[in-house]
This record gives sequence, structure tokens and C-alpha cells, in this order.
Amino acid sequence: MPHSDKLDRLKSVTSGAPQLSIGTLTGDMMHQANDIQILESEGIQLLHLDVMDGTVWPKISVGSGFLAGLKTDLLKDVHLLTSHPEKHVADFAAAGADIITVQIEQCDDVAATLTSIREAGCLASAGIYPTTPIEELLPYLDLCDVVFLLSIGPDTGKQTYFDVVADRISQLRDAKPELVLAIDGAVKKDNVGELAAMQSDLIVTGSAIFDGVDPSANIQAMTASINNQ
Ligand SMILES: O=C(CO)[C@@H](O)[C@H](O)COP(=O)(O)O
Repeated sequence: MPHSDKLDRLKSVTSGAPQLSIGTLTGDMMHQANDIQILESEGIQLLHLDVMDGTVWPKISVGSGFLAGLKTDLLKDVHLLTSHPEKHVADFAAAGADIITVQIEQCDDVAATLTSIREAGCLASAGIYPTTPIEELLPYLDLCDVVFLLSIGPDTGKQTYFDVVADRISQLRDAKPELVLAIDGAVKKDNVGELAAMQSDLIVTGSAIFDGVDPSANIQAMTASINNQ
């Protein structure tokens, strides 16, 4: 699907209440197809994939081979939480990514990396940690289709920065109204309603859904909280 069709699809999906983009890697790694089927049957539109290489964040997660093996029409929202994310853009685009998010803190050249994502036919997304000044992102907004506002970072411990995210949503809406904005980090059932009130387009979550108990019930609870805002 070309870039313009992906953008149309994302805009259509996000035209109403904030949409959940859900990661399944805390689910059953031997039965990821089942977990993805749960997302589909609950009406979720986006699958979030955190790619970690053990450098910026301590864990190693999955690579492009995992993405390429997924059989789903969900929008595939890939977050490159690696060092030198520019090295991995072509690989994940070829593996079927629709959105590719790179953390601006880790890019050798932010403009070139965002441009390469669009050239690869994907939606270009810049992620920014809450402790990085927003001024470091602003010069690149023309190159972004999406911005991921992280409420946590690899160096912030358990502290969350939802107040920073709220301010950034207002600032970025003023700067570029057509941007798709995502809240990412520490989203739980008991705070998702409050976060939805900040009026992002996307809300990323994973472990609060695939918590080993009942992912369908968790999705329904989160969706109800979002829709009650
Ligand atoms: O991007 C990051 C940073 O690790 C995460 O915040 C995930 O995207 C959401 O994961 P959960 O904490 O909801 O499992």
C-alpha cells in the first residue's frame, strides 16, 4: 500500500475517539496469532511492535522476521527503540510496517531518517522522550506524519511525565493540526480515561492488556474508559 493510502487509512481510523495501538509481546509468544486474533475480534485497528536491541532499553524483543510472519490486516505500528534506528528502516518497511517510529534521540540524522521512512512507503513517525526538549523535534514536523509522545524513558525509572505529554499535545496541535499524535508509556486501565481526555489520536498499551488474565476484558474496559471521556 503506498504512503498516501496508509495515511488515508490511519486518518480514517483516528477520526473519532483515541484508538488503542496494542502490543502483544507480553502475551503468549508461542501463540501470537491467537493474541492478534483477539485484537481483531475486539475491533482494534493497530498492532504496536516494540523493537528493542538491548542497547537503549535493556531488553531484546523481536526483529523484522517476526513482523514479516504476521498474518493480519491490522495497521502495523513499529517502534524502533534501538540505537541507530536508521539502519533498520528498510528492513522493517519490507517486512510490512505501516508506521515506523524512530526516537529522535537515537537518530544520527533525524531528517534523513524520517525521509527514508516515507521513501520506503511508510508513515514517518518521530518519538520523543519526555525529558528531551520539544524544541529538538519542532524543526522536523514537516517530515512527520505521526509523533509519539513518550511518557516514560529509558532513564526515568518509574516516574511518568503525563503532564509533559498533555502540554506537548496542545503545542503540537497548534504547530501542525494534521499530525497524528500518540501517547506511549505506562498506560493502564486505571489511567487510560484520563489520558484519553488529553485528546491524542492514538494510545499505546501492551502489558496492561496481555497481563495473563483476560485480554478481551481488558480491551473492553479500556475502550469503555476512552469512550466515556
Ligand atoms: O514504548 C514503550 C517503551 O518501553 C512502551 O511503553 C510500550 O510501547 C508500551 O508497553 P507497555 O508498558 O504498555 O507494555
